[in-house]
Amino acid sequence: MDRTHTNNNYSIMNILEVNDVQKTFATQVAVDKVSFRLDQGSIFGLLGPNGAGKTTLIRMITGIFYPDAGTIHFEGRPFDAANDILRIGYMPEERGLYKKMKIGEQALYLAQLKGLSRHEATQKVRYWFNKFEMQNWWNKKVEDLSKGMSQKLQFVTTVLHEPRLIILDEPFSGLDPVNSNLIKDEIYDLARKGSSIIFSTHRMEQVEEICDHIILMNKGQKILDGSVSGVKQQFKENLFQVGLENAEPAENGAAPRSEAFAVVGEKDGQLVVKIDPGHRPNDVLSYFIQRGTGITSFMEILPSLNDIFIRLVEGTPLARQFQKV
Ligand SMILES: Nc1ncnc2c1ncn2[C@@H]1O[C@H](COP(=O)(O)OP(=O)(O)OP(=O)(O)O)[C@@H](O)[C@H]1O
Repeated sequence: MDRTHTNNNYSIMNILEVNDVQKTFATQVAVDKVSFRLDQGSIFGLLGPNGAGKTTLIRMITGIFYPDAGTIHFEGRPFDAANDILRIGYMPEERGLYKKMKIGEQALYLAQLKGLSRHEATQKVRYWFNKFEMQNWWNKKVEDLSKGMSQKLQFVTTVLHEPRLIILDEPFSGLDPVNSNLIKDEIYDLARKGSSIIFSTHRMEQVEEICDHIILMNKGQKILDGSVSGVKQQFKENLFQVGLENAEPAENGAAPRSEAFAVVGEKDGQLVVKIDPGHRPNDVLSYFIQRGTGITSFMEILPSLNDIFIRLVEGTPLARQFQKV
């Protein structure tokens, strides 16, 4: 267990440690010896196609299922569902609100289930309803809310007891851009205050923007684990985007030719070049400088998580990757 010494208190850095967990349903291995660690304050992306095993993994972390094998440690101790669940907030994909119950009463009830007194619950619910401009909803029923509104309510009931671990399954589905940003800002804020967040989604661009660390699952197995920037570096393909002063970058109508690089496409009116092994970005710059061509910009193109995902999960041929840059 990693610990750091701050202000005479030990704070646990490694909030969750999952080791070789496994779950099988009949003959279907849903989660196959998956391990990962989650640091305090981290926003962690759990990715994978349909049926990859994400929900099963989350259900083991939240004590809904016992693993068939492997261990889960929460805050440095073996996970104890009965006690630790009060320190976890889980917003599942199938939302679990009572349709006929009034919204204010429901939020109070759920907060008390998470261990808050009636007084604390009232304070927290009022604080969050105020913050999210939901004050007028108090006496409405869930069935009277739009999808986006019930999504906001679900988020509030997941986080208002200030859990140390927050698990959000597709938290932005059904939200308009304004409300998505509202929730996004709260996710950053909760992480800044020390909560750790597991964020499960199929939306790669959201993961790229929000998460600092990801794991990718496929067919029950973990096939990728790392920081977002580290994973992008791992899968980069020596592609660079070159802006040239001359609107017609080709020499005499032909694409530039060099031993150091090949032109593999165009993006935003600029050349996309792939540098050959053994050569450096400087070789590309030298090529154009020697020919008197002004360079207006030079930027490395890193693969998006979506590109990496497709490459790993569906085995898309490399040629198609280049078409997409
Ligand atoms: N209760 C269950 N009984 C039998 N099989 C199950 C059960 N839960 C999950 N599975 C199977 O385990 C595998 C993993 O399912 P899981 O729901 O964990 O995937 P997922 O990554 O969450 O998928 P999705 O993105 O579609 O929600 C699937 O093959 C699924 O059919």
